[in-house]
Amino acid sequence: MANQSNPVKKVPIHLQSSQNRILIKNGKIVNADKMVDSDVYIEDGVIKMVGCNLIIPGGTRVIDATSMLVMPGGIDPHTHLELEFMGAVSVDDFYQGTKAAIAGGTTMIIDFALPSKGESLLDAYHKWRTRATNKVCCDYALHIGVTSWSDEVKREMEELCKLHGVNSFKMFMAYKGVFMVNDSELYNSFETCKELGAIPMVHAENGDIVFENTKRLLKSGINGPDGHALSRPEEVEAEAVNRACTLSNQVGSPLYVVHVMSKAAAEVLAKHRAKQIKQNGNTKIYGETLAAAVGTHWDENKLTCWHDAAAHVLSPPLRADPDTPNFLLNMLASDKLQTTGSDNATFNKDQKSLGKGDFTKIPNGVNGVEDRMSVIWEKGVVSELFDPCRFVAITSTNAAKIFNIFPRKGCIDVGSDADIVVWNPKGKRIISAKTHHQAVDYNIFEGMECHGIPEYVLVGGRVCVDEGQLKVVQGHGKYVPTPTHSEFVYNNEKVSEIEVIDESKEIKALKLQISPPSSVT
Ligand SMILES: C[C@@H](CNC(N)=O)C(=O)O
Ligand SMILES: [Zn+2]
Ligand SMILES: [Zn+2]
Ligand SMILES: [Zn+2]
Repeated sequence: MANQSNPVKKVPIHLQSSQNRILIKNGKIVNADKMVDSDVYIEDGVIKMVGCNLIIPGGTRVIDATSMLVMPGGIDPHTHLELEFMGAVSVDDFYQGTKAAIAGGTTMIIDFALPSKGESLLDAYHKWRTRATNKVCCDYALHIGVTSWSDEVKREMEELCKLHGVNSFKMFMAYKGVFMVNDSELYNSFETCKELGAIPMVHAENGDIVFENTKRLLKSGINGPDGHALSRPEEVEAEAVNRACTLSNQVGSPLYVVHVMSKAAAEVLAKHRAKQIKQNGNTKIYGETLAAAVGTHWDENKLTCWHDAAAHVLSPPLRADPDTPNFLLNMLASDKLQTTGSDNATFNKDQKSLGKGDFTKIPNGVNGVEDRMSVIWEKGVVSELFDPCRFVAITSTNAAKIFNIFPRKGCIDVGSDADIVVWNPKGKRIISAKTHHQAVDYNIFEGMECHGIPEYVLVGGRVCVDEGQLKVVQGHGKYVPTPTHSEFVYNNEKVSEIEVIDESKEIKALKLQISPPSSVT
Protein backbone atom coordinates (compact mmCIF):
# COMPACT_ATOMS: atom_id res chain seq x y z
CA MET A 1 0.00 0.00 0.00
CA ALA A 2 1.25 3.51 -0.76
CA ASN A 3 2.03 5.71 2.26
CA GLN A 4 3.94 8.94 2.93
CA SER A 5 7.33 7.18 2.86
CA ASN A 6 6.76 5.42 -0.44
CA PRO A 7 4.01 7.07 -2.50
CA VAL A 8 2.59 4.98 -5.35
CA LYS A 9 5.01 5.22 -8.22
CA LYS A 10 3.10 6.10 -11.38
CA VAL A 11 4.99 5.27 -14.55
CA PRO A 12 4.95 8.45 -16.67
CA ILE A 13 2.42 7.85 -19.44
CA HIS A 14 5.00 8.21 -22.21
CA LEU A 15 7.06 5.43 -20.62
CA GLN A 16 4.21 2.97 -20.14
CA SER A 17 4.48 0.03 -22.52
CA SER A 18 2.93 0.86 -25.84
CA GLN A 19 1.22 -2.55 -25.67
CA ASN A 20 -1.12 -0.78 -23.26
CA ARG A 21 -2.02 1.93 -25.72
CA ILE A 22 -3.14 1.13 -29.23
CA LEU A 23 -4.72 3.20 -31.97
CA ILE A 24 -6.53 1.40 -34.79
CA LYS A 25 -6.55 3.92 -37.65
CA ASN A 26 -8.25 4.31 -41.06
CA GLY A 27 -10.57 1.37 -40.61
CA LYS A 28 -14.34 1.05 -41.02
CA ILE A 29 -15.98 0.26 -37.69
CA VAL A 30 -18.78 -2.29 -38.06
CA ASN A 31 -21.28 -2.66 -35.23
CA ALA A 32 -24.55 -4.56 -35.40
CA ASP A 33 -26.47 -1.34 -36.11
CA LYS A 34 -24.15 0.63 -38.39
CA MET A 35 -20.79 1.04 -40.14
CA VAL A 36 -18.68 4.19 -39.80
CA ASP A 37 -15.20 5.27 -40.92
CA SER A 38 -13.51 6.02 -37.62
CA ASP A 39 -10.47 5.34 -35.44
CA VAL A 40 -10.41 3.47 -32.13
CA TYR A 41 -8.08 4.30 -29.22
CA ILE A 42 -7.49 1.61 -26.60
CA GLU A 43 -5.80 1.86 -23.21
CA ASP A 44 -5.53 -0.77 -20.45
CA GLY A 45 -7.71 -3.21 -22.36
CA VAL A 46 -10.67 -0.84 -22.74
CA ILE A 47 -11.85 1.29 -25.67
CA LYS A 48 -11.28 4.88 -24.52
CA MET A 49 -12.03 6.92 -27.66
CA VAL A 50 -13.79 6.41 -31.00
CA GLY A 51 -13.54 9.13 -33.63
CA CYS A 52 -11.31 10.80 -36.21
CA ASN A 53 -8.22 12.99 -35.66
CA LEU A 54 -7.87 11.68 -32.11
CA ILE A 55 -5.19 13.26 -29.91
CA ILE A 56 -3.24 10.34 -28.50
CA PRO A 57 -0.29 10.06 -26.11
CA GLY A 58 3.23 9.33 -27.37
CA GLY A 59 4.33 5.70 -27.38
CA THR A 60 0.96 4.52 -28.70
CA ARG A 61 1.14 1.61 -31.10
CA VAL A 62 -0.69 2.43 -34.34
CA ILE A 63 -2.39 -0.33 -36.36
CA ASP A 64 -3.23 0.75 -39.91
CA ALA A 65 -6.64 -0.73 -40.76
CA THR A 66 -6.94 0.85 -44.22
CA SER A 67 -9.48 -1.09 -46.34
CA MET A 68 -10.25 -3.31 -43.38
CA LEU A 69 -13.23 -3.69 -41.07
CA VAL A 70 -12.93 -3.11 -37.32
CA MET A 71 -15.49 -5.42 -35.68
CA PRO A 72 -16.33 -6.69 -32.21
CA GLY A 73 -14.49 -9.95 -31.61
CA GLY A 74 -16.66 -13.02 -32.12
CA ILE A 75 -18.57 -14.46 -29.17
CA ASP A 76 -19.10 -18.21 -29.54
CA PRO A 77 -22.06 -19.04 -27.26
CA HIS A 78 -21.69 -22.80 -27.64
CA THR A 79 -18.46 -24.74 -26.98
CA HIS A 80 -17.52 -27.99 -25.21
CA LEU A 81 -13.83 -27.84 -24.38
CA GLU A 82 -12.41 -30.79 -22.39
CA LEU A 83 -15.89 -32.36 -22.28
CA GLU A 84 -16.13 -35.94 -21.01
CA PHE A 85 -18.83 -37.41 -23.24
CA MET A 86 -19.72 -40.86 -24.55
CA GLY A 87 -16.56 -42.43 -23.17
CA ALA A 88 -14.10 -39.81 -24.43
CA VAL A 89 -12.80 -36.33 -23.54
CA SER A 90 -12.95 -33.70 -26.28
CA VAL A 91 -9.37 -33.04 -27.38
CA ASP A 92 -9.54 -29.24 -27.69
CA ASP A 93 -8.93 -28.11 -24.13
CA PHE A 94 -9.36 -24.62 -22.68
CA TYR A 95 -5.91 -23.60 -23.86
CA GLN A 96 -5.84 -24.95 -27.39
CA GLY A 97 -9.56 -24.35 -27.95
CA THR A 98 -9.37 -20.68 -27.02
CA LYS A 99 -6.09 -20.29 -28.92
CA ALA A 100 -7.85 -21.59 -32.02
CA ALA A 101 -10.84 -19.36 -31.33
CA ILE A 102 -8.63 -16.29 -31.34
CA ALA A 103 -6.88 -17.44 -34.51
CA GLY A 104 -10.29 -17.31 -36.21
CA GLY A 105 -11.40 -13.95 -34.77
CA THR A 106 -13.44 -15.16 -31.78
CA THR A 107 -12.50 -13.38 -28.52
CA MET A 108 -14.93 -14.95 -26.08
CA ILE A 109 -16.53 -18.36 -25.64
CA ILE A 110 -19.43 -19.56 -23.51
CA ASP A 111 -18.87 -23.19 -22.54
CA PHE A 112 -21.24 -25.70 -20.89
CA ALA A 113 -20.62 -27.16 -17.43
CA LEU A 114 -22.57 -30.43 -17.71
CA PRO A 115 -23.06 -32.40 -14.45
CA SER A 116 -22.52 -36.13 -14.92
CA LYS A 117 -25.01 -38.56 -13.34
CA GLY A 118 -25.33 -37.79 -9.64
CA GLU A 119 -23.05 -34.75 -9.81
CA SER A 120 -24.39 -31.46 -8.43
CA LEU A 121 -24.64 -28.34 -10.58
CA LEU A 122 -22.30 -26.52 -8.20
CA ASP A 123 -19.66 -29.28 -8.40
CA ALA A 124 -19.86 -29.18 -12.20
CA TYR A 125 -19.54 -25.37 -12.15
CA HIS A 126 -16.44 -25.50 -9.92
CA LYS A 127 -14.93 -28.32 -11.98
CA TRP A 128 -15.24 -26.27 -15.16
CA ARG A 129 -13.86 -23.15 -13.49
CA THR A 130 -10.84 -25.14 -12.27
CA ARG A 131 -10.26 -26.54 -15.75
CA ALA A 132 -10.44 -23.15 -17.45
CA THR A 133 -8.59 -20.93 -15.01
CA ASN A 134 -5.00 -20.13 -16.04
CA LYS A 135 -5.55 -21.96 -19.34
CA VAL A 136 -7.95 -19.80 -21.33
CA CYS A 137 -6.37 -17.33 -23.78
CA CYS A 138 -9.59 -15.29 -24.02
CA ASP A 139 -12.51 -14.51 -21.73
CA TYR A 140 -15.18 -17.13 -21.10
CA ALA A 141 -18.54 -17.59 -19.40
CA LEU A 142 -20.49 -20.72 -18.51
CA HIS A 143 -23.94 -22.18 -19.16
CA ILE A 144 -24.86 -24.91 -16.67
CA GLY A 145 -26.54 -28.18 -17.67
CA VAL A 146 -29.66 -29.27 -15.79
CA THR A 147 -29.68 -33.05 -16.29
CA SER A 148 -32.14 -33.98 -13.53
CA TRP A 149 -34.71 -32.23 -11.38
CA SER A 150 -35.19 -31.80 -7.60
CA ASP A 151 -35.59 -29.08 -4.98
CA GLU A 152 -31.80 -29.22 -4.57
CA VAL A 153 -31.31 -28.52 -8.29
CA LYS A 154 -33.67 -25.56 -7.97
CA ARG A 155 -31.71 -24.26 -4.97
CA GLU A 156 -28.41 -24.66 -6.78
CA MET A 157 -29.71 -22.75 -9.81
CA GLU A 158 -30.51 -19.87 -7.48
CA GLU A 159 -27.07 -19.99 -5.87
CA LEU A 160 -25.36 -20.09 -9.27
CA CYS A 161 -27.31 -17.03 -10.41
CA LYS A 162 -26.87 -15.05 -7.22
CA LEU A 163 -23.30 -15.94 -6.30
CA HIS A 164 -21.48 -17.24 -9.37
CA GLY A 165 -22.46 -15.09 -12.33
CA VAL A 166 -24.49 -17.72 -14.16
CA ASN A 167 -27.65 -16.71 -16.06
CA SER A 168 -28.30 -19.63 -18.41
CA PHE A 169 -29.17 -23.29 -18.03
CA LYS A 170 -29.33 -25.98 -20.72
CA MET A 171 -31.89 -28.77 -20.53
CA PHE A 172 -31.60 -31.78 -22.84
CA MET A 173 -34.69 -33.27 -24.48
CA ALA A 174 -32.43 -36.00 -25.93
CA TYR A 175 -29.65 -38.34 -24.72
CA LYS A 176 -32.09 -40.57 -22.86
CA GLY A 177 -30.57 -41.98 -19.68
CA VAL A 178 -27.64 -39.55 -19.83
CA PHE A 179 -28.80 -35.91 -19.86
CA MET A 180 -32.47 -36.11 -20.84
CA VAL A 181 -35.26 -34.55 -18.72
CA ASN A 182 -39.04 -34.93 -19.20
CA ASP A 183 -41.67 -32.28 -19.89
CA SER A 184 -42.58 -31.67 -16.22
CA GLU A 185 -38.89 -31.22 -15.42
CA LEU A 186 -38.58 -28.85 -18.40
CA TYR A 187 -41.63 -26.93 -17.13
CA ASN A 188 -40.17 -26.62 -13.63
CA SER A 189 -36.74 -25.59 -14.91
CA PHE A 190 -38.26 -22.94 -17.20
CA GLU A 191 -40.31 -21.63 -14.27
CA THR A 192 -37.22 -21.43 -12.07
CA CYS A 193 -35.31 -19.61 -14.81
CA LYS A 194 -38.15 -17.10 -15.06
CA GLU A 195 -38.12 -16.55 -11.27
CA LEU A 196 -34.35 -15.98 -11.38
CA GLY A 197 -34.29 -13.82 -14.51
CA ALA A 198 -32.23 -16.52 -16.24
CA ILE A 199 -32.32 -18.00 -19.77
CA PRO A 200 -33.54 -21.58 -20.25
CA MET A 201 -31.77 -23.29 -23.17
CA VAL A 202 -32.77 -26.57 -24.79
CA HIS A 203 -31.21 -29.28 -26.89
CA ALA A 204 -34.36 -29.98 -28.88
CA GLU A 205 -34.77 -33.55 -30.11
CA ASN A 206 -37.35 -36.11 -29.00
CA GLY A 207 -35.06 -38.46 -27.07
CA ASP A 208 -37.69 -41.21 -26.73
CA ILE A 209 -38.20 -41.43 -30.50
CA VAL A 210 -34.42 -41.45 -31.01
CA PHE A 211 -34.10 -44.27 -28.47
CA GLU A 212 -36.76 -46.43 -30.13
CA ASN A 213 -35.58 -45.67 -33.69
CA THR A 214 -32.04 -46.60 -32.67
CA LYS A 215 -33.10 -49.98 -31.31
CA ARG A 216 -34.95 -50.73 -34.53
CA LEU A 217 -32.04 -49.61 -36.77
CA LEU A 218 -29.43 -51.65 -34.87
CA LYS A 219 -31.74 -54.69 -34.90
CA SER A 220 -32.09 -54.34 -38.67
CA GLY A 221 -28.29 -54.35 -38.99
CA ILE A 222 -27.81 -50.63 -39.70
CA ASN A 223 -24.88 -49.77 -37.41
CA GLY A 224 -22.71 -47.37 -39.47
CA PRO A 225 -22.48 -43.57 -39.06
CA ASP A 226 -25.39 -43.07 -41.49
CA GLY A 227 -27.61 -44.74 -38.86
CA HIS A 228 -27.09 -41.70 -36.62
CA ALA A 229 -29.00 -39.31 -38.90
CA LEU A 230 -31.59 -42.00 -39.71
CA SER A 231 -32.41 -42.32 -35.98
CA ARG A 232 -33.21 -38.59 -35.61
CA PRO A 233 -34.75 -37.13 -38.79
CA GLU A 234 -35.78 -33.48 -39.07
CA GLU A 235 -39.29 -33.98 -37.69
CA VAL A 236 -37.82 -35.47 -34.48
CA GLU A 237 -36.00 -32.16 -33.98
CA ALA A 238 -38.95 -30.04 -35.08
CA GLU A 239 -41.33 -31.82 -32.70
CA ALA A 240 -39.06 -31.04 -29.74
CA VAL A 241 -38.64 -27.40 -30.81
CA ASN A 242 -42.41 -27.09 -30.95
CA ARG A 243 -42.79 -28.67 -27.51
CA ALA A 244 -40.10 -26.46 -25.95
CA CYS A 245 -41.64 -23.30 -27.44
CA THR A 246 -45.09 -24.32 -26.18
CA LEU A 247 -43.72 -25.02 -22.70
CA SER A 248 -41.92 -21.66 -22.55
CA ASN A 249 -45.06 -19.89 -23.77
CA GLN A 250 -47.15 -21.59 -21.11
CA VAL A 251 -44.63 -20.74 -18.38
CA GLY A 252 -44.04 -17.23 -19.74
CA SER A 253 -40.30 -17.76 -19.74
CA PRO A 254 -37.70 -16.89 -22.37
CA LEU A 255 -36.27 -19.75 -24.44
CA TYR A 256 -32.98 -20.16 -26.29
CA VAL A 257 -32.95 -23.13 -28.67
CA VAL A 258 -29.36 -24.24 -29.27
CA HIS A 259 -28.04 -25.78 -32.49
CA VAL A 260 -31.08 -25.53 -34.77
CA MET A 261 -29.93 -27.88 -37.52
CA SER A 262 -32.85 -28.32 -39.92
CA LYS A 263 -35.32 -26.44 -42.10
CA ALA A 264 -38.24 -28.06 -40.27
CA ALA A 265 -36.98 -27.02 -36.83
CA ALA A 266 -36.14 -23.49 -37.98
CA GLU A 267 -39.61 -23.08 -39.45
CA VAL A 268 -41.30 -24.19 -36.22
CA LEU A 269 -39.17 -21.80 -34.18
CA ALA A 270 -39.96 -18.93 -36.59
CA LYS A 271 -43.68 -19.69 -36.29
CA HIS A 272 -43.57 -19.48 -32.49
CA ARG A 273 -41.52 -16.27 -32.61
CA ALA A 274 -44.02 -14.72 -35.04
CA LYS A 275 -46.93 -15.74 -32.81
CA GLN A 276 -45.36 -14.07 -29.77
CA ILE A 277 -44.50 -10.94 -31.76
CA LYS A 278 -48.11 -10.78 -32.97
CA GLN A 279 -49.46 -11.22 -29.43
CA ASN A 280 -46.95 -9.17 -27.43
CA GLY A 281 -45.12 -6.95 -29.90
CA ASN A 282 -41.92 -8.84 -29.20
CA THR A 283 -40.68 -12.36 -28.55
CA LYS A 284 -38.49 -14.00 -25.91
CA ILE A 285 -37.73 -17.05 -28.08
CA TYR A 286 -34.25 -17.11 -29.62
CA GLY A 287 -32.67 -19.57 -32.04
CA GLU A 288 -29.04 -20.46 -32.59
CA THR A 289 -27.58 -22.35 -35.51
CA LEU A 290 -24.06 -23.64 -36.07
CA ALA A 291 -21.19 -22.95 -38.44
CA ALA A 292 -21.44 -26.66 -39.28
CA ALA A 293 -25.10 -26.34 -40.30
CA VAL A 294 -24.47 -23.43 -42.67
CA GLY A 295 -21.00 -24.52 -43.80
CA THR A 296 -21.69 -28.09 -44.80
CA HIS A 297 -24.37 -30.82 -44.89
CA TRP A 298 -24.60 -34.63 -44.73
CA ASP A 299 -23.31 -35.64 -48.17
CA GLU A 300 -23.43 -39.42 -48.72
CA ASN A 301 -21.19 -39.07 -51.78
CA LYS A 302 -18.44 -37.29 -49.88
CA LEU A 303 -18.67 -39.25 -46.66
CA THR A 304 -17.44 -42.48 -48.22
CA CYS A 305 -14.92 -43.60 -45.63
CA TRP A 306 -16.02 -44.48 -42.11
CA HIS A 307 -13.82 -41.81 -40.50
CA ASP A 308 -15.10 -39.00 -42.72
CA ALA A 309 -18.66 -39.95 -41.87
CA ALA A 310 -17.99 -40.38 -38.14
CA ALA A 311 -16.19 -37.00 -38.10
CA HIS A 312 -19.48 -35.37 -39.15
CA VAL A 313 -21.60 -37.02 -36.42
CA LEU A 314 -23.17 -34.57 -34.01
CA SER A 315 -26.68 -34.11 -32.58
CA PRO A 316 -28.98 -32.94 -34.02
CA PRO A 317 -27.34 -34.32 -37.14
CA LEU A 318 -26.20 -32.54 -40.28
CA ARG A 319 -29.07 -32.85 -42.74
CA ALA A 320 -28.94 -34.56 -46.16
CA ASP A 321 -31.09 -31.84 -47.76
CA PRO A 322 -28.45 -29.77 -49.63
CA ASP A 323 -30.65 -26.67 -49.38
CA THR A 324 -30.41 -26.64 -45.57
CA PRO A 325 -27.32 -24.36 -45.30
CA ASN A 326 -28.83 -21.66 -47.50
CA PHE A 327 -32.19 -21.94 -45.79
CA LEU A 328 -30.61 -21.42 -42.36
CA LEU A 329 -28.49 -18.53 -43.66
CA ASN A 330 -31.64 -16.81 -44.88
CA MET A 331 -33.23 -17.41 -41.48
CA LEU A 332 -30.20 -15.65 -39.94
CA ALA A 333 -30.51 -12.81 -42.48
CA SER A 334 -34.16 -12.20 -41.65
CA ASP A 335 -33.75 -12.49 -37.86
CA LYS A 336 -35.71 -15.75 -37.68
CA LEU A 337 -32.49 -17.08 -36.11
CA GLN A 338 -30.38 -14.81 -33.91
CA THR A 339 -27.00 -16.35 -33.13
CA THR A 340 -24.34 -18.71 -34.47
CA GLY A 341 -22.24 -21.06 -32.36
CA SER A 342 -19.71 -23.76 -33.12
CA ASP A 343 -20.82 -26.48 -30.69
CA ASN A 344 -17.13 -27.36 -30.78
CA ALA A 345 -16.84 -30.84 -29.24
CA THR A 346 -13.89 -32.44 -30.99
CA PHE A 347 -12.96 -36.11 -30.84
CA ASN A 348 -10.02 -37.54 -32.76
CA LYS A 349 -10.28 -40.44 -35.22
CA ASP A 350 -9.30 -43.01 -32.61
CA GLN A 351 -11.93 -41.64 -30.20
CA LYS A 352 -14.61 -41.62 -32.91
CA SER A 353 -13.61 -45.29 -33.55
CA LEU A 354 -15.33 -46.18 -30.28
CA GLY A 355 -18.43 -46.27 -32.48
CA LYS A 356 -17.18 -48.76 -35.05
CA GLY A 357 -20.00 -51.29 -35.44
CA ASP A 358 -22.42 -49.25 -33.33
CA PHE A 359 -23.14 -45.65 -34.34
CA THR A 360 -24.63 -44.88 -30.90
CA LYS A 361 -21.09 -45.10 -29.52
CA ILE A 362 -19.56 -42.52 -31.87
CA PRO A 363 -18.75 -39.54 -29.60
CA ASN A 364 -21.01 -36.78 -30.91
CA GLY A 365 -19.39 -33.52 -31.89
CA VAL A 366 -17.55 -31.57 -34.55
CA ASN A 367 -15.05 -28.71 -34.82
CA GLY A 368 -15.91 -25.07 -35.49
CA VAL A 369 -14.45 -22.81 -32.79
CA GLU A 370 -11.66 -21.62 -35.11
CA ASP A 371 -13.54 -21.45 -38.40
CA ARG A 372 -16.98 -20.15 -37.36
CA MET A 373 -16.30 -16.50 -38.27
CA SER A 374 -14.75 -17.31 -41.69
CA VAL A 375 -17.48 -19.79 -42.58
CA ILE A 376 -20.31 -17.39 -41.67
CA TRP A 377 -18.54 -14.53 -43.53
CA GLU A 378 -17.99 -16.67 -46.62
CA LYS A 379 -21.48 -18.18 -46.72
CA GLY A 380 -23.33 -15.07 -45.58
CA VAL A 381 -21.53 -11.86 -46.54
CA VAL A 382 -19.45 -12.90 -49.54
CA SER A 383 -22.53 -14.58 -50.99
CA GLU A 384 -24.46 -11.38 -50.20
CA LEU A 385 -27.19 -12.97 -48.09
CA PHE A 386 -26.54 -10.41 -45.36
CA ASP A 387 -24.30 -7.40 -44.75
CA PRO A 388 -21.35 -7.00 -42.33
CA CYS A 389 -23.62 -5.42 -39.69
CA ARG A 390 -25.79 -8.53 -39.64
CA PHE A 391 -22.62 -10.65 -39.52
CA VAL A 392 -21.57 -8.80 -36.34
CA ALA A 393 -25.04 -9.24 -34.86
CA ILE A 394 -25.15 -13.01 -35.34
CA THR A 395 -21.51 -13.75 -34.47
CA SER A 396 -21.15 -11.44 -31.47
CA THR A 397 -23.68 -8.76 -30.49
CA ASN A 398 -26.89 -10.79 -30.20
CA ALA A 399 -25.23 -13.35 -27.92
CA ALA A 400 -23.84 -10.50 -25.79
CA LYS A 401 -27.34 -9.00 -25.47
CA ILE A 402 -29.12 -12.26 -24.72
CA PHE A 403 -26.55 -13.37 -22.11
CA ASN A 404 -26.41 -9.84 -20.66
CA ILE A 405 -22.78 -8.83 -21.22
CA PHE A 406 -23.57 -6.04 -23.71
CA PRO A 407 -22.14 -3.42 -24.20
CA ARG A 408 -19.06 -4.61 -22.27
CA LYS A 409 -18.88 -7.25 -24.98
CA GLY A 410 -20.24 -7.38 -28.51
CA CYS A 411 -19.65 -3.80 -29.69
CA ILE A 412 -17.00 -1.25 -30.59
CA ASP A 413 -17.80 1.66 -28.30
CA VAL A 414 -16.24 3.78 -25.57
CA GLY A 415 -16.11 1.74 -22.37
CA SER A 416 -16.38 -1.65 -24.08
CA ASP A 417 -13.67 -4.29 -23.63
CA ALA A 418 -11.04 -4.08 -26.36
CA ASP A 419 -12.01 -7.44 -27.86
CA ILE A 420 -11.63 -6.46 -31.50
CA VAL A 421 -11.03 -8.19 -34.81
CA VAL A 422 -9.55 -6.22 -37.74
CA TRP A 423 -11.00 -8.12 -40.65
CA ASN A 424 -9.34 -8.11 -44.06
CA PRO A 425 -12.12 -8.80 -46.58
CA LYS A 426 -9.55 -9.17 -49.35
CA GLY A 427 -7.60 -11.86 -47.56
CA LYS A 428 -8.28 -15.51 -48.25
CA ARG A 429 -7.43 -18.88 -46.79
CA ILE A 430 -8.16 -22.53 -47.35
CA ILE A 431 -9.46 -24.33 -44.26
CA SER A 432 -7.57 -27.54 -43.45
CA ALA A 433 -6.73 -29.79 -40.50
CA LYS A 434 -3.15 -29.53 -41.77
CA THR A 435 -3.01 -25.83 -40.92
CA HIS A 436 -5.67 -25.23 -38.30
CA HIS A 437 -4.75 -24.49 -34.68
CA GLN A 438 -7.15 -26.97 -33.14
CA ALA A 439 -5.99 -30.18 -31.48
CA VAL A 440 -8.42 -32.38 -33.42
CA ASP A 441 -7.11 -34.39 -36.39
CA TYR A 442 -9.86 -33.53 -38.90
CA ASN A 443 -11.81 -30.50 -40.03
CA ILE A 444 -15.37 -30.76 -41.32
CA PHE A 445 -14.73 -27.66 -43.50
CA GLU A 446 -11.63 -29.26 -45.09
CA GLY A 447 -10.72 -27.51 -48.33
CA MET A 448 -13.22 -24.64 -48.03
CA GLU A 449 -11.85 -21.43 -49.55
CA CYS A 450 -12.76 -18.44 -47.40
CA HIS A 451 -12.48 -14.80 -48.45
CA GLY A 452 -12.06 -12.66 -45.37
CA ILE A 453 -9.51 -13.27 -42.64
CA PRO A 454 -8.59 -11.76 -39.25
CA GLU A 455 -5.50 -9.60 -39.80
CA TYR A 456 -5.36 -8.44 -36.17
CA VAL A 457 -7.23 -9.79 -33.13
CA LEU A 458 -7.13 -7.85 -29.86
CA VAL A 459 -8.12 -9.75 -26.72
CA GLY A 460 -8.62 -7.46 -23.76
CA GLY A 461 -6.41 -4.91 -25.54
CA ARG A 462 -3.58 -7.41 -26.16
CA VAL A 463 -2.68 -7.98 -29.82
CA CYS A 464 -3.00 -11.78 -30.09
CA VAL A 465 -3.13 -11.97 -33.88
CA ASP A 466 -0.61 -9.55 -35.34
CA GLU A 467 -0.56 -9.24 -39.12
CA GLY A 468 -1.94 -12.75 -39.23
CA GLN A 469 0.61 -14.14 -36.74
CA LEU A 470 -0.84 -15.86 -33.65
CA LYS A 471 0.56 -14.56 -30.34
CA VAL A 472 -1.78 -15.80 -27.62
CA VAL A 473 -1.01 -15.82 -23.93
CA GLN A 474 -2.18 -18.80 -21.87
CA GLY A 475 -4.18 -17.62 -18.88
CA HIS A 476 -4.81 -14.15 -20.33
CA GLY A 477 -8.56 -14.80 -20.38
CA LYS A 478 -10.85 -14.33 -17.42
CA TYR A 479 -14.22 -15.68 -16.28
CA VAL A 480 -16.97 -13.20 -17.23
CA PRO A 481 -20.02 -13.31 -14.92
CA THR A 482 -23.27 -13.13 -16.88
CA PRO A 483 -25.83 -11.23 -14.76
CA THR A 484 -29.50 -12.18 -14.63
CA HIS A 485 -32.42 -10.10 -15.98
CA SER A 486 -30.99 -9.11 -19.36
CA GLU A 487 -32.98 -6.04 -20.43
CA PHE A 488 -33.09 -7.43 -23.98
CA VAL A 489 -34.80 -10.53 -22.71
CA TYR A 490 -36.75 -9.44 -19.65
CA ASN A 491 -37.55 -5.81 -20.48
CA ASN A 492 -38.80 -6.55 -23.95
CA GLU A 493 -36.03 -4.61 -25.69
CA LYS A 494 -35.60 -5.90 -29.22
CA VAL A 495 -32.34 -7.85 -29.58
CA SER A 496 -31.90 -6.74 -33.17
CA GLU A 497 -33.94 -4.54 -35.45
CA ILE A 498 -33.81 -5.89 -38.97
CA GLU A 499 -33.98 -3.31 -41.70
CA VAL A 500 -34.93 -4.81 -45.02
CA ILE A 501 -31.62 -5.85 -46.52
CA ASP A 502 -31.27 -4.02 -49.79
CA GLU A 503 -28.29 -3.41 -52.07
CA SER A 504 -26.96 -0.79 -49.62
CA LYS A 505 -24.00 1.33 -50.66
CA GLU A 506 -21.86 -0.50 -48.06
CA ILE A 507 -22.53 -3.83 -49.74
CA LYS A 508 -21.64 -2.38 -53.13
CA ALA A 509 -18.44 -0.85 -51.73
CA LEU A 510 -17.56 -4.10 -50.01
CA LYS A 511 -18.32 -6.15 -53.10
CA LEU A 512 -15.86 -3.98 -55.00
CA GLN A 513 -13.27 -4.65 -52.29
CA ILE A 514 -13.81 -8.41 -52.31
CA SER A 515 -12.41 -8.84 -55.76
CA PRO A 516 -12.54 -12.32 -57.33
CA PRO A 517 -9.77 -14.70 -56.16
CA SER A 518 -7.65 -14.17 -59.29
CA SER A 519 -6.90 -10.58 -58.34
CA VAL A 520 -6.69 -11.22 -54.57
CA THR A 521 -3.27 -10.01 -53.48
C1 LIG B 1 -23.34 -32.62 -25.64
C2 LIG B 1 -23.14 -31.85 -26.91
C3 LIG B 1 -22.54 -32.78 -27.94
N1 LIG B 1 -22.42 -32.15 -29.20
C4 LIG B 1 -23.32 -32.43 -30.16
N2 LIG B 1 -24.09 -31.44 -30.51
O1 LIG B 1 -23.41 -33.52 -30.66
C5 LIG B 1 -24.47 -31.24 -27.36
O2 LIG B 1 -25.44 -31.95 -27.55
O3 LIG B 1 -24.52 -30.03 -27.54
ZN1 LIG C 1 -26.82 -30.18 -27.55
ZN1 LIG D 1 -11.34 -40.49 -45.17
ZN1 LIG E 1 -23.39 -28.53 -27.60
